Amino acid sequence: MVVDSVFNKNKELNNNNMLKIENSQNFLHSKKLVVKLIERSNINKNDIIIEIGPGKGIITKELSIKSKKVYGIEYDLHLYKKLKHMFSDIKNVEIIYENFLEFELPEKYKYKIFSSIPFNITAEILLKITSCSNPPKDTYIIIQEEAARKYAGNPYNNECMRSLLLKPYFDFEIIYKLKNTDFTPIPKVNSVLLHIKKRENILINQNEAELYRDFIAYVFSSSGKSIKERCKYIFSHKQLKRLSQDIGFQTTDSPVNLSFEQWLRVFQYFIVGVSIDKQRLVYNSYSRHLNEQKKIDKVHRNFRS
Ligand SMILES: C[S@@+](CC[C@H](N)C(=O)[O-])C[C@H]1O[C@@H](n2cnc3c(N)ncnc32)[C@H](O)[C@@H]1O
Repeated sequence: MVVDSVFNKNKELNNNNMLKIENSQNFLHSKKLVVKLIERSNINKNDIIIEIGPGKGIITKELSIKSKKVYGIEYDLHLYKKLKHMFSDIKNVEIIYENFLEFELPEKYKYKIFSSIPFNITAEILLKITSCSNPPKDTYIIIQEEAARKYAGNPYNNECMRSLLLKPYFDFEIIYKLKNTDFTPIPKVNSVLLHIKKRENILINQNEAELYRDFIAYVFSSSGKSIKERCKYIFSHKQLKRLSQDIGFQTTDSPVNLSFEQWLRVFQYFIVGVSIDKQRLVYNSYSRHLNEQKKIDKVHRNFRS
């Protein structure tokens, strides 16, 4: 059986990850709240849902009533066995024992995600969901409020490189603020339900997507506090002054002070108003940023071990 071979393959990994998984288990305990949260979503009887970490099945059960099919991906062996038993008679629920980070997301059909995710792998989950070839139409995830604000950027927080890189493709909205007592055990951090909606019309032309990524990465990883300092090699003083007047910012602002819409307009000018030689300065900035990030992560890992 496919599930059994996956089961054996992951057994060893599961032991290694057991500690981390245990740390990431805060369970919802009110059916009423789960019903309310699903009602805030656009999930309906035509939808195929993937739930990351069904845990004790409280969300899974309600999703099975509200949707066509639910795939629950659970990586805790003990919980997986209980869930298998619990949903054995419910035809539209399939419980899969796998690390969600290794799970193959559907490529051919539309689906949605609804989940109270393990907080310790928030960044990895969001990277997977937003960078796969067929992202979910709608993602509803309960995550730490601080992380949700960072991803959603303006109007919840200042924009950051991450929010600006995602916003041409996704729209973010915090739709519910949970109470810490909604979970057992009670977490120390606040949680919210974040809706990540895949945009029907992407706001960047496909042939400009790479340049946009490099442009944003260049601005955010250049040295200096202000836009004026960070952009001095790609825009002339006159260009930047004009842009700031037209788009409504100060050249002394930090890059995080501009909204996504403002950065999009700056980028549109960068494409048409800046010479190719200057545009070349931003090339590969995103991959350089990722390499830097890897080095930092490695240092942190070595430091912790
Ligand atoms: C925050 S709990 C949520 C449980 C349940 N959905 C609820 O709301 O009560 C996170 C769940 O994700 C599971 N989990 C942790 N890491 C996972 C991974 N890499 N892949 C799939 N499930 C994982 C945990 O075992 C746990 O059941």
